[in-house]
Amino acid sequence: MSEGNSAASIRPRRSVLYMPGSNARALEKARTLPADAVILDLEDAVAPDAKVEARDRIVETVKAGGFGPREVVIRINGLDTPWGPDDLEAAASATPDAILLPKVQSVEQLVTVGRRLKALDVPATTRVWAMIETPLAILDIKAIAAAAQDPLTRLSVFVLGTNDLAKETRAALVPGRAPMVGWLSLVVAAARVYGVDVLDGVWNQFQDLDGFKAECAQGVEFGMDGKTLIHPSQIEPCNIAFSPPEAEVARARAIIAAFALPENAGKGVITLDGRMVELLHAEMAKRTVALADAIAARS
Ligand SMILES: CC(C)(COP(=O)(O)OP(=O)(O)OC[C@H]1O[C@@H](n2cnc3c(N)ncnc32)[C@H](O)[C@@H]1OP(=O)(O)O)[C@@H](O)C(=O)NCCC(=O)NCCSC(=O)C[C@H](O)C(=O)O
Ligand SMILES: [Mg+2]
Repeated sequence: MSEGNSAASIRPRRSVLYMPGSNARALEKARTLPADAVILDLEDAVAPDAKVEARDRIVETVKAGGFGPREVVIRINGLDTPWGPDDLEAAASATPDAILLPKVQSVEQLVTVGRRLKALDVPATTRVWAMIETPLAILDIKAIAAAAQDPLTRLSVFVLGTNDLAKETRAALVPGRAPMVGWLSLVVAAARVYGVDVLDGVWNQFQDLDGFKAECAQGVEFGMDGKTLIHPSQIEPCNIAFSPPEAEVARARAIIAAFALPENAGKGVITLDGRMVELLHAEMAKRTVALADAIAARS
């Protein structure tokens, strides 16, 4: 298992903001915005002519540090593009928290990157995140998720690329995402088996905050860990949506306390406020409390 899921090592990844590597003004904000993580992008947000300059700017930005508790991730171009191999080398030299690989659809791609990072002697603290955004990735998601068991791959997070999924499948991107529901929940299921975190795709209509909030709520219902974002105005509502509500945290603390009572020692099921509570609920409660504590520790 990778570190993605356990209550002991929980890391909030509620809000994860893309910033185009070609936009110096946006990159400047990476150290101050209240996002849990930032993705400095070399792929889709950067025009071909601007890729090399953006790469240099991103490496310089990451090496300069000063991001506080934010995770810093570099999204490179695919290794099958003219920029990918140099992007990987440059990103590795900056030792970000993670390198995000676009259009991952085979275990082989992850192993190739893992070998390269090993050859470059990149510390194990630099993880690999994988974009899941092609039909083939959806069909092979179990095998791809299982690659997290091989430490060579460093795989720890899936990022859904719903724009590319829409492009590749011709499914419509509509409010409620009915055409994609099966794919999204399949990715969550595979990720959970192998301890990989899952981040939802972006909401393109960034001026429609009500629509955005509805999609955040849907991501929470799917069991996702957070959502990828394209605009700073999306950060606060996203943080709220993916933080456990106060009442849920209070209930979780009550469940943990109830199981700790001497009269409940050794019991697998108890009654709390008229409701059945089993040990599995206590486990869920521990995760909720750990996430709430980790969020509180950030602020
Ligand atoms: C969508 C945008 C092009 C809108 O830009 P703009 O019109 O300039 O926005 P604003 O005028 O409202 O900006 C206000 C201030 O906020 C800063 N800003 C804007 N966006 C960001 C950002 N992402 N990170 C940091 N700061 C940002 C502006 O600089 C303004 O600052 P100031 O000058 O001080 O007022 C733009 O938001 C944007 O480019 N967003 C990111 C787009 C992106 O990265 N796309 C690629 C990732 S999504 C993807 O690839 C999905 C996936 O692969 C899939 O397949 O689905
Ligand atoms: Mg994409």
